[in-house]
Order: sequence, then structure tokens, then C-alpha cells
Amino acid sequence: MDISTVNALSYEDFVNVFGNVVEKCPVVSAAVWSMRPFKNLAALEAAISEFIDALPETGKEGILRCHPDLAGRELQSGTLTRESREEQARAGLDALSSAEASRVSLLNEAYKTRFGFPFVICARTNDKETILQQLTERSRNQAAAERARGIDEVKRICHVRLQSLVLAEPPNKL
Ligand SMILES: NC(=O)N[C@H]1NC(=O)NC1=O
Repeated sequence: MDISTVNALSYEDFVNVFGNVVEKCPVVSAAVWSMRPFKNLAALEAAISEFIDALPETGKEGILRCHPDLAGRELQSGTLTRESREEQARAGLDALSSAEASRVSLLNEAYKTRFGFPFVICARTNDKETILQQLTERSRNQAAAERARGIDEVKRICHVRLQSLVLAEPPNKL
């Protein structure tokens, strides 16, 4: 899908295609549609990033809270979004031993209790080992630093999702 195709999309189609580049936050793509035409994919990504950066801290936390736990209940019950399911599977999170699964579950719960939002990391650019290590290390961060780190990861996830959508030919959600 080239950028002229992206720029020609109605807002309904644009949200259909890009609505989940930020997990369960279609309002982000609905908002940046107003900023067309985009010169290229990087400009669309920059518009998304600026929209997120302009949110108040509660809005950023809201975005984090829309993310499912890694290797959590939604993975077990098959209710993840397609994107999230593929990302978690690629990182091997759908094939944890029961000891690993209970360790992740304990760490996820402790993280959420401490920060009030879930641990978010770009699963496509990490493997099971680094995810577990990061979950342990980042749990020790201060809340503001961790919120900022989570938002950086949201942007990494968005980058990967945009790449696979735009490189897909033809647009696969129209
Ligand atoms: N909690 C969390 O990081 N979830 C996300 N990470 C990722 O790569 N896909 C997700 O859904």
C-alpha cells in the first residue's frame, strides 16, 4: 500500500486499516486522519507519536491500560487482538512452561499493583528471556520513568504494526 493510497482513504477506511496500530486505541488513528496528506509512512508515524506525546499523563496511562498482559488471561482464553496474539506467539509467550507462566503472572501482578498500568514491551523486538529480564528490572523504576518507558514501547509496537500494514499489498483490512 503506497502513501497515496493511504492519503486517499476515507476516515472510516483509515480507522479500519490503522485502528489497532496502538493497541485498542482507534481514537489515535481517527485523530491523525485530519493531518493528511502524509508525505510518507514516517510522517504518519510521527503524527501518531506527536498525538500521544501531547496527551496528559492520564491519557498516556490510559493507552498503557488498553494493552493486554503479556502471557496473560487473554492469551489463555484466545481473546487477544490478532496483532497482539501474533506478537506474543513470535516471542514464544504462548509456549511457556507452567513455572515460567506462573513467574510471569506474579511479576505482571506486582508490576500492575506498583504502577497502576500493565507492563508494556514490544514483543516483536524481544524474546522470552529479555522480556522476563525487563519485567523484573523495570519493576524497580520510578513511576514517571516507567510510564515514559511504556510509552516508548507503545511507539515501537506501533512502528512494527505500521510496517507490516503498509508493506502488505493490497491493504488487508479494506
Ligand atoms: N503488554 C504488552 O506489552 N503487550 C503488547 N506488547 C506487544 O508487543 N504486543 C502487545 O499486545
